[in-house]
Amino acid sequence: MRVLASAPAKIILFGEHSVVYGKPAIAAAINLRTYVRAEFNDSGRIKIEAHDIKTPGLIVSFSENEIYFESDYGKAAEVLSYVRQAIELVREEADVNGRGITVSITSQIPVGAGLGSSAAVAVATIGAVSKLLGLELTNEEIGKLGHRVELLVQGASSGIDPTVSAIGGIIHYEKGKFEHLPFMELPIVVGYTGSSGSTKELVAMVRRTYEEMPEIVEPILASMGKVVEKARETLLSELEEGQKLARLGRLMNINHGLLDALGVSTKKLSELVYAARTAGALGAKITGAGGGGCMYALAPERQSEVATAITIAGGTPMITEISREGLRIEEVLP
Ligand SMILES: Nc1ncnc2c1ncn2[C@@H]1O[C@H](COP(=O)(O)OP(=O)(O)O)[C@@H](O)[C@H]1O
Ligand SMILES: C[C@@](O)(CCOP(=O)(O)O)CC(=O)O
Ligand SMILES: [Mg+2]
Repeated sequence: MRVLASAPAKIILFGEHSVVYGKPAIAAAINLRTYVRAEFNDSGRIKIEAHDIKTPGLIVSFSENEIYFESDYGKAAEVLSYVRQAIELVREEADVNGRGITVSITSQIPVGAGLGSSAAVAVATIGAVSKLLGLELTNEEIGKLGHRVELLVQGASSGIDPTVSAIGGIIHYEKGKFEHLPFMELPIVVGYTGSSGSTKELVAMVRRTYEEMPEIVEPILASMGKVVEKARETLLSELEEGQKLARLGRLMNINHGLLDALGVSTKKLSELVYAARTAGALGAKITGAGGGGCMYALAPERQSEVATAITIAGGTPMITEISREGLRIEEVLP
């Protein structure tokens, strides 16, 4: 039997980092996907083929406590830890051991770019392997297992990324609970700096600043939470579309400033943010952990101008759409 599953990337519209401290946040799934194929093999081992990780042709196998490198690349085991933890959690749930499984991954999502590649790879792996092992899990349950994977690998995770990747659409999320917000096509442009940031390290960096200066950092996080509540109110309001987007844009700019205050922006990210605003975007901010990676801009009727401005500023623009669908089982072959 062979199963192919896919899960989407996401944008954090508002509230990254503060969401780790229990404040609310809003995220949307987007139409870039990670595909995971799972099938049984006769070797009795778990074999992971990660085609997009920067160590080309890397194949790592492990069974029980042993890891087999079929090509020997330095950080391979660490890089594959989301996939490995995802497989192990499902095997625990299914209470099966012994049968070899091969997992093969291809992805459209840039890695370490704030678009939730870690959550998408965890969710798609859990989706494919659980189906292979005959477990009937809902997408919501798979999102919760994806959260456990992020917690195991990163040490800290709010769970918003695996949740939105599993269920799709636009969600408001707070302390493990989510609410779907009405679906709307947002005129967004994503700008990729070309460099990456590690979520684990950036979340730890914010934690250190918080512990050192709680009296300064706590009000910043609280303000971010208020920005999110204002954005939710705006999305749910009866305001006319143009006014709604203008308000959201202003809130994005405030949110970006607060993220900059936390120290997670970079020169390049801020250059792309200002280039987008100058080209007519209503708002622009980081998405995800920062330290490199991506920003996004809200640019009704100005998407191509903003994309050009991002290119001139040295970034790579991506005009993406919100994805209604989360985790998807693409095919099951006998
Ligand atoms: N296609 C993939 N195959 C295997 N692992 C992946 C893949 N995409 C992402 N990952 C894992 O996710 C990590 C990046 O996660 P993270 O630092 O949270 O950044 P982001 O989620 O913003 O991309 C990678 O280092 C790798 O461990
Ligand atoms: C910084 C954070 O809020 C989002 C991280 O997103 P990403 O891994 O950079 O795509 C962390 C979290 O919510 O767990
Ligand atoms: Mg991540």
